Amino acid sequence: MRIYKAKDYKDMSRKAANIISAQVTMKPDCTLGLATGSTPIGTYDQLVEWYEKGDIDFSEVTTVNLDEYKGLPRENDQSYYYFMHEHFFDRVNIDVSHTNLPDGTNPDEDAECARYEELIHSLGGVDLQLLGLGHNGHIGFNEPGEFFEKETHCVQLQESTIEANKRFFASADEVPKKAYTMGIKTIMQAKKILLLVSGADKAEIVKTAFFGPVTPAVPASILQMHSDVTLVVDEAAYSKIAE
Ligand SMILES: N[C@@H]1[C@@H](O)[C@H](O)[C@@H](COP(=O)(O)O)O[C@@H]1O
Repeated sequence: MRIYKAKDYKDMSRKAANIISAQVTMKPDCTLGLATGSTPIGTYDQLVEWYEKGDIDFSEVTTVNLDEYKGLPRENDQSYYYFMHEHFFDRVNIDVSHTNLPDGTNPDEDAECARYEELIHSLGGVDLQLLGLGHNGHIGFNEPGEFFEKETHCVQLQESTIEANKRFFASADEVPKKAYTMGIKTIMQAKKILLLVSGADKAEIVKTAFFGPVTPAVPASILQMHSDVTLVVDEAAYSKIAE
């Protein structure tokens, strides 16, 4: 695991955008695995800024997102579909027909998971997967458990995740209780992984996940086994490592 320490959120975002930009420059028709959450917003903003300056071209890029809430229609402003359009797709020259997310409105869980997994394989896999980190060590919506869930599946969200995400909804009751997410194997099959972590509230989980044992109780810990992971972490999130 390569670890880049960033000064703060802005610095982390710029470093991450640089890595994505290098990927797109080296392979213009690459497949990017994308993530939502507050962590990658600054990275998307930076990429948009460079796009507006003419420094990066997304016209040949394909994207697959990690996850989506089950039951939220695309036009709901908390759906990840809406998030991706708002923060990235509608601001750059990406071909929207080349952007993909699990379909949260498909009530048939087995069919939706099979469709999404198949789609990722048909694209020849993910060249660079962007990831954030949940406070309990989740990646995508792979929650802590007794084993690593392998492929795209439908999850029951944990209380702590609902709690963390309720700030985006009117109340915790409105946060969907289920989500579709790529599985650990799907994520681990990405050729490269770029993981971003920011903030003192993530310091403990950074230590546990990347400097502790590999266990499904901390899903992100599996990333220690991937051969090409870059962790970009700001000082606040790295503060427990020095202890
Ligand atoms: N499904 C998403 C994850 O993909 C994200 O990485 C995580 C952290 O979010 P944040 O970046 O807002 O801390 O939470 C959500 O539950």
